[in-house]
Amino acid sequence: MANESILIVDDEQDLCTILTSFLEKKGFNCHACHNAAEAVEYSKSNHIDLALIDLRLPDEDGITLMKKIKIFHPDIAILIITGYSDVKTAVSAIRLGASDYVSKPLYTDEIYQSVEQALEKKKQPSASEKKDKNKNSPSSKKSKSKKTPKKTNINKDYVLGSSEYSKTVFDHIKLVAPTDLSVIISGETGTGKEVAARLIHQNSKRKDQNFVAIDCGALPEDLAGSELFGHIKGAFTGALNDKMGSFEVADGGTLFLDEIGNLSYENQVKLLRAIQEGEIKRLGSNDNINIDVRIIVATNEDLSKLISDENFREDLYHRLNEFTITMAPIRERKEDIPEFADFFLQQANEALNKEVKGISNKAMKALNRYEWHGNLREMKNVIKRAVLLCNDEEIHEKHLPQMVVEYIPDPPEENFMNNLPLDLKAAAMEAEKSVIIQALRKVGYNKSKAADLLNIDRKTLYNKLKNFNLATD
Ligand SMILES: Nc1ncnc2c1ncn2[C@@H]1O[C@H](COP(=O)(O)OP(=O)(O)OP(=O)(O)O)[C@@H](O)[C@H]1O
Repeated sequence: MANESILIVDDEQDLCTILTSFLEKKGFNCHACHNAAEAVEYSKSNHIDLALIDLRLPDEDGITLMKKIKIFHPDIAILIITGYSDVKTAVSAIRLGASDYVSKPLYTDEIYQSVEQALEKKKQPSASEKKDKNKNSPSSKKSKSKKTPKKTNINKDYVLGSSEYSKTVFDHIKLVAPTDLSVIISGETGTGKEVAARLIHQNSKRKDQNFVAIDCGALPEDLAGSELFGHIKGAFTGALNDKMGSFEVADGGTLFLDEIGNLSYENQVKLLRAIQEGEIKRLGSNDNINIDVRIIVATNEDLSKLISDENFREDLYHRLNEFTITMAPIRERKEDIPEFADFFLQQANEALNKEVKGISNKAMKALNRYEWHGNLREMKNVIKRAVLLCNDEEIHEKHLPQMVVEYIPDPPEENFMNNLPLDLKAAAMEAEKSVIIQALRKVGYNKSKAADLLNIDRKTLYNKLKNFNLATD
């Protein structure tokens, strides 16, 4: 039976009551706060294993609160609660250290599963703990090659994607994997950069050694140096023991540095030295430690822009840029959607112990039309929720979020005014259409709310949507 402590932070009192009572029945100790200030006070003096935080709180946003709570509880698991139209922000919360997000309306089974998964992930020892343990165990003198590799069933973990684009990407992965070249993988969030990095490692001669993934975006700046290079006892206040850094843990294997653009200038210098000279120094020590690590980095920023703004060192960029892979957003490789959707459906069936057989044509059309700004991560979550809600043979539109079913592609923003037709009536219609689309997006495609916002009645909105060919039903 679970005994972990959960902090719930949401201004909706009813929701807190429901979640508290449900999670306490599952054996958790729960405490609810209704705003950020209360939550910070509570977290200063109470033990918390996991926090469920609403993205929108009356006094502060959920991400800022997450960062504050992490100061008192660095290892805490965080689940962000979001409205569907906030998914983009929720996805960036993951980059900043949240374990996952759950979107409203909330379903208790889904919450329970996400809570269990986040706590499970938190319990797994970090790579450095594993390596430290190996070091101290009686078998630590065994040569590295005798270490049991982590078993991964590649075909179960990923799909290739059937678009020409994806095929080329995987050809490039196969090409670069056996070499020792450093690789930059760029692409929007959720496009599969980490999956690609793991594939490179698994297909390299280093595959039996560690693959260590570090998210530079989630690392507080003052901890980043110690996380990467380790420290010796007394190096700084709080350094109570010697600690191995990721470079040492990854020795012989691959170090994956996600969100490399977030690394401080000082750590960029140390990283360059480590790559060029094959040695590092733990913080507080003068001893050089030889390391043999392959570096793969990922970024969703334009590194050349960071260089011209003097936020990223050009010499480091050139050292890293021995091979580049770009993961295109899903909306630019829509042929991949059915294959990924089916893969995530099977994954969700397995995780939720369900037997949903497929996705109806209409639902698949909606998946194809939607633009997936959170890319594969967002699609995986949408399909998992649809499987959870589905008691039919197939996923139908009713199982998908309204935002996905009723999605209308982005209106052209650039030079909108300049591109309006010179016929006044036609121009007015274009402008009206654009405002309607913006209103619908703002309220997550809820037509009643959009009509309110536009100051018209629901029926007028329906008629306008029909006239503009925007109606989906
Ligand atoms: N080829 C693939 N096959 C199956 N699942 C995939 C594939 N690529 C990505 N995914 C899934 O999509 C989600 C996002 O992938 P991943 O973490 O690799 O993206 P990312 O680009 O590194 O994201 P971020 O920039 O936010 O760190 C993960 O749950 C991953 O398992």
